[in-house]
Amino acid sequence: MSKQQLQQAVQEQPGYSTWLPFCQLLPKVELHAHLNGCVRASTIRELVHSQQLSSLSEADIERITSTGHRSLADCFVLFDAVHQLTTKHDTITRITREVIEDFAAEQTTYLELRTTPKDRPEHGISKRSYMAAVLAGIQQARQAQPAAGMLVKLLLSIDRRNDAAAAMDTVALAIKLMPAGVVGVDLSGNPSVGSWATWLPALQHARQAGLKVTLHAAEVANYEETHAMLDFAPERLCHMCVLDEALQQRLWASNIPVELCLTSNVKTNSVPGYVDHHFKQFYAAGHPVVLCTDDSGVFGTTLSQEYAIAAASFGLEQQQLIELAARAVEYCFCSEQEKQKLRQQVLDFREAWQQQQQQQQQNVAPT
Ligand SMILES: CNc1ncnc2c1ncn2[C@@H]1O[C@H](COP(=O)(O)O)[C@@H](O)[C@H]1O
Ligand SMILES: [Zn+2]
Repeated sequence: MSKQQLQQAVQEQPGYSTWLPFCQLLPKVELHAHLNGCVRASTIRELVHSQQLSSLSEADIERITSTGHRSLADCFVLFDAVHQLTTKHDTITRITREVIEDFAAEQTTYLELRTTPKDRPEHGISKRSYMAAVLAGIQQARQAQPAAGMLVKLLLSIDRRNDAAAAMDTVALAIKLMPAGVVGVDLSGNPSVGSWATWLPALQHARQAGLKVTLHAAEVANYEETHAMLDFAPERLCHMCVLDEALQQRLWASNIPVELCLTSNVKTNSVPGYVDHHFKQFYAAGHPVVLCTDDSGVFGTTLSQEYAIAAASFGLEQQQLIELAARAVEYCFCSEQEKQKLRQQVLDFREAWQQQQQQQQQNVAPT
């Protein structure tokens, strides 16, 4: 995080900075990170200069690398600009490795990275070769610390711009790549585009093949679609920002875990501010939630930062943050055996933390 970003975060949440060191040590799972939204600003600058993209002006570059507030519509223009830079297999491999390294550097024990396989014949890229490049990046990251100990799984995203055939093709690829670590599919992209009926057959096919499904839902008001998504009953949902009373009741009755991305929602103005975020309501109702980053590059955040902001905004204690991290493990799409290892990592942390608390109490207790 740059000094300017840090100052902004501290200003927005006065208690935030005191929480960050604890949150950086906490073993966390990241379940909602879009590959091309997580590209480092330094890498974007380097790619712009090395590719000499005349179509991108300095103002465009500034816009891409700035992490301030922007409308959701602007975000999708921005993603297309980032996609202009990630047009080589080597680059796709590189950004995958870097994103994994960045998460691993802040005690992320498990990363479910999602990306949209792309057919880009003008650049010699097919959906299959795109995914081969992503897998090469995962392989590279595994070979060195700090990422060597982190478990990485993949979700393939269906873009809402996709037609039924393209969605089905992505699912076919996801099925083929299950042995390589693909555990599910995601529906994402501009929430104002497309209609649910288009992707439903592909999502049903994914489910039949044993893939898990997570859906970007209610990022903007679309009650009819959100009801249809709840009818489908995916294993997880993302965002759920704009619900009416009926949807809220249905969601809570469903007990479907929701991936919540505080900074993403605040910076796209999907919610008015951190303290107003529906995390508070969901958490108070005991609904399963998991804190995630969404697009760490585009929104200038980290997973530790999201936990710290949640602590500062909603008055969570350290014990509650550990609990939040522990429960998140239960919503991962990996195997039970893999979850067992992740649970143990949180338990070990809790034990060390409890010992430290006891020592502190002994030190202040009168003799
Ligand atoms: C901010 N909220 C959001 N809402 C919906 N979709 C989003 C998103 N943030 C990212 N994406 C989806 O992820 C793609 C970039 O990563 P990949 O090219 O797949 O690696 C975007 O083009 C969009 O489809
Ligand atoms: Zn997302």
